[in-house]
Amino acid sequence: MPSSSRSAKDFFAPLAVGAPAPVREVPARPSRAIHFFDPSNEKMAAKIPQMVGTVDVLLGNLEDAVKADNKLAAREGLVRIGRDTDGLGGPGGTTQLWTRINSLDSPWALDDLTTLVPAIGHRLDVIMVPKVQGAEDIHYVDRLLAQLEARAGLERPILVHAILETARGVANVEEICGASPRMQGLSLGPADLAADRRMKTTRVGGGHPGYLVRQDPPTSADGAADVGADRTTYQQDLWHYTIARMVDACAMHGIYPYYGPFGDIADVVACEDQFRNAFLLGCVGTWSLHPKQIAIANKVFSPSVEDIRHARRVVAAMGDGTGAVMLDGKMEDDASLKQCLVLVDLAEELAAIDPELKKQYDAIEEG
Ligand SMILES: CC(C)(COP(=O)(O)OP(=O)(O)OC[C@H]1O[C@@H](n2cnc3c(N)ncnc32)[C@H](O)[C@@H]1OP(=O)(O)O)[C@@H](O)C(=O)NCCC(=O)NCCSC(=O)C[C@](C)(O)C(=O)O
Ligand SMILES: [Mg+2]
Repeated sequence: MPSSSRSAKDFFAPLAVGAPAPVREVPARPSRAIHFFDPSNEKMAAKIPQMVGTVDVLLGNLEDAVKADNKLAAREGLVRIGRDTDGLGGPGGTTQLWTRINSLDSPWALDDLTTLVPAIGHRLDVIMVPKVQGAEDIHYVDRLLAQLEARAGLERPILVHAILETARGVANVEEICGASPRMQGLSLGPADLAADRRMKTTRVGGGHPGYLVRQDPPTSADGAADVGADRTTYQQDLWHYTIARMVDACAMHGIYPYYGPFGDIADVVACEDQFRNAFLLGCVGTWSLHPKQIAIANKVFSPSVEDIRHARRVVAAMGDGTGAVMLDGKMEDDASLKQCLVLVDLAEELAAIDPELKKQYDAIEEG
């Protein structure tokens, strides 16, 4: 039962006469990297046509990181890119086209939607809404999009993705995910969320050396603890709780969780670690802020050849999928098979759009 004020029978009804029918299931399109660009930045915008086919999603960002003076230029730049770039967005696009509109309380959000939907709505796959606080924000966008889609004669609904970047948004995460059949997924907004929660960090995503646990102190023969001794510390993940909540809320509603931005562009190693934590916990992708983060995201969010080799062996060994077998000294059963099928299915989806990956998965020997 969707956590919405609409009854179950109305949940999938279009919200405006003439609007396209809402989707019953969110398509599982690969979206390992959602690559952000500022459409008002001419150097960045010039690179977009050649990036089509090299990244799963290109996202024209209109919100934070675009100067207030450039908001109009960014919106117009995105319209031009959406109109003129071959292979970008829409059902036949090789790379999806997303946008992040300005926040709903800003002076720009309404014009973002009323401009983009008629101009490039047929190309826009997903609209990311920042700073979503609760289901009411999704309901507002949902109805407005239906009206604009009806007027533009669009044949397919534009999906909506919410960024969790306020404490209220996190507290309402389940109702946000279930607020509309348009909901495609969630991303973490670690910088705004940290500020809203009054966390004491100053970074965009990633860990903090002060957030740690320390090994117990050694004790002397008389049992006294030597708290001054050298002890190993282990840095902890500040984002574990939020990502885990997002993953559960998304899985419950059949939509997709994503990590978000990693602002230390130079630290490609920690970036990969943070992305991998999210992948292992259940996220399907992340953001890329700089071209060099695309390769990191594509690598991390594609199952490794070793994982697929193992997963296929378990599937083969399990025969009809029931019971328990021993493989390499480990017990495999109905539930470990299900985990392996998650990986095998993901590999198939990715191989369908990534020829290099397909080659690697095809080369895996049986047995
Ligand atoms: C980090 C920056 C300033 C470094 O920009 P740079 O120019 O210093 O980097 P560079 O290494 O010198 O750039 C090399 C080349 O790549 C180009 N380039 C560089 N970046 C891109 C790009 N993204 N897409 C396409 N091209 C790009 C750049 O123009 C340059 O071209 P050139 O060789 O012709 O001179 C720059 O990469 C950038 O502005 N990235 C996007 C930042 C962004 O979108 N931030 C908002 C998302 S994070 C967020 O909002 C938080 C959140 C969720 O809301 C919350 O946690 O609360
Ligand atoms: Mg933000």
